[in-house]
Amino acid sequence: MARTQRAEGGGQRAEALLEATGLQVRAGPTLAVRGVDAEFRAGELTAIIGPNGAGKSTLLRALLGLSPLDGGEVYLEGRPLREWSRAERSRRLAYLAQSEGLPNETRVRDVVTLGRGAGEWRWGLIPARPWSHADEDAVDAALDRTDTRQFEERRVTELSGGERQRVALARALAAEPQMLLLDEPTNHLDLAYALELLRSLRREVDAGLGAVAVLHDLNLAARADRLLLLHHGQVMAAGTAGEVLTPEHLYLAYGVKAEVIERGGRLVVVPVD
Ligand SMILES: Nc1ncnc2c1ncn2[C@@H]1O[C@H](COP(=O)(O)OP(=O)(O)OP(=O)(O)O)[C@@H](O)[C@H]1O
Repeated sequence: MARTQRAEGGGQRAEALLEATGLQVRAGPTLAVRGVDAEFRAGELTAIIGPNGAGKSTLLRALLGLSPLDGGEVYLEGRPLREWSRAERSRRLAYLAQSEGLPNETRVRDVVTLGRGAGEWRWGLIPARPWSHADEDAVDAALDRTDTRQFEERRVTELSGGERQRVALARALAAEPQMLLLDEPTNHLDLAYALELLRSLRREVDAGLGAVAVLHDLNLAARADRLLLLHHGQVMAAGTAGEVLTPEHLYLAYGVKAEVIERGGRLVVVPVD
């Protein structure tokens, strides 16, 4: 059953594409996500931040429908996620997992091709549905948008860590999802690659994609449109960088004294401990 649309009466922000209400999720014996309410929209980049063990990855997996819920609900386009078929879900939501495993001996172009029709492939590269020009175009566009076409003929083993991450992003984008959920996508990337990844994401978000990224680097997270600060499985703060990245929140969540300064129109977190 569809949920009643709430943003009536001139609300400027678009309706949430993905929404969690009262979400509770176990990870092993631990209640890792405790009563989380959150909304994620098309055309917005949301950063999920918080200390180690705060529940960020558990929340992300629950938003993708990959973990059973202990309570609450996740809605996709206003309808409970559990009512969507796996194929319908994977056409709308793409996931870039932590240390994304790519098939090592596979050509980059073929890896990106795998992003088309996730869950609809049989016997490796034989799609379970007819392959179309639209599929080919989506692969080309994903290679171009991530600047990976230059090595489309190379195998994954012949790429650096940063290049692999771009290929993983291309594979996710090839699915033409409405929302992309990324778990620590800048892990293991040097500063230049990390910024490049954020810039690629920004371009996609400006073109209408919704993106939710778990980020540890608060100065990268400050570039997001909205931030969600988790602590002990609960939302400690949610909103813009200015609303979330305050010395008080950082001290309460991380136990670190920090100054938050503005540089070039962006907030920068500087630990002063
Ligand atoms: N498979 C598991 N079995 C038992 N406990 C788990 C399991 N996975 C996670 N947990 C616990 O659940 C809590 C949340 O873990 P989660 O990985 O979601 O946190 P996180 O914020 O993503 O952490 P990090 O920043 O360290 O990646 C932690 O206390 C963790 O120890």
